[in-house]
Amino acid sequence: MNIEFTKGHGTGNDFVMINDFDGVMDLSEEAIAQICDRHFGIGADGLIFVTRTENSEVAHLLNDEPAAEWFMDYRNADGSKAEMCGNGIRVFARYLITRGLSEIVDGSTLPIATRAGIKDVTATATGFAVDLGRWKVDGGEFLVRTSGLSVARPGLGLNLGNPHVVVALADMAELEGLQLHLAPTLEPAPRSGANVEFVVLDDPLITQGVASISMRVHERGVGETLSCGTGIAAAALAIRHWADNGQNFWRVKVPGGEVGVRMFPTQDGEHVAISGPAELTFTGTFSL
Ligand SMILES: N[C@@H](CCC[C@H](N)C(=O)O)C(=O)O
Repeated sequence: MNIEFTKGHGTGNDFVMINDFDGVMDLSEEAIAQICDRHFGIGADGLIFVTRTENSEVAHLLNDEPAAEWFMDYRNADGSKAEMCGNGIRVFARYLITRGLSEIVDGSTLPIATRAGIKDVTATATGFAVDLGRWKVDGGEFLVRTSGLSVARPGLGLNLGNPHVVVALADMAELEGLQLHLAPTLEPAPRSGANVEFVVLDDPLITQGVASISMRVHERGVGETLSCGTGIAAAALAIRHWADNGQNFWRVKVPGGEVGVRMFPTQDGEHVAISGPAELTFTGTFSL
């Protein structure tokens, strides 16, 4: 069977996208892992099936938002399912619009269904902004050990639809010295695993009202990636939590670029949004 795909990325976090409008494509975890393998496959941090929400496991979300026509069926590079992907959803929006499957007219919002609920995407001058919705501290504090750090460090658990643990480091030398191809270990071990972000405050921390931090990440089901959108939001939220400084505008520098973070009040509690680029790079065909 020949399968067409499109490759895209958001700040270097890259994805293979495959049309599965009817939700019938039944690729095993092994097949997905092979497609995402950078030596034996196409190579990507994740695979996204483009599926009509009505034909998906989250069809019930249409009761709340009938306009959420498309479901981002996100899989990590090891084939496991994930609830949400902050970079992936911007690339997904770019794909839908480029292919004429959807549109964002004059500042309107494009609702996209995910396993973490409906997420609203808007167009910006340089890409897309995504309202990740409500967030929460999740699991409290963890002890984090990772190659390149001699002693365990405390990490804060946060849920952005998917699980994260954020660790603050002293300086860039510590951040650059991490060997994140090896998975950090967490104590206690979260039941469903977690993405682990390591962050350093930039100097000066705040310029023109925007606070700046640098981050590297080890993603659950993937390994080190050049960027993680939900992790970027988690990083800014964790630093604000520790600093207790009410800072609501952030710029997060990752190896693949920069992503903005904004926290804002809504009727159903505080939301967090990210904004950044999303690009399609090439298309092709493969057979399994
Ligand atoms: N890269 C993503 C997160 C993808 C899912 C993650 N690895 C998980 O298992 O939760 C992002 O940009 O948010």
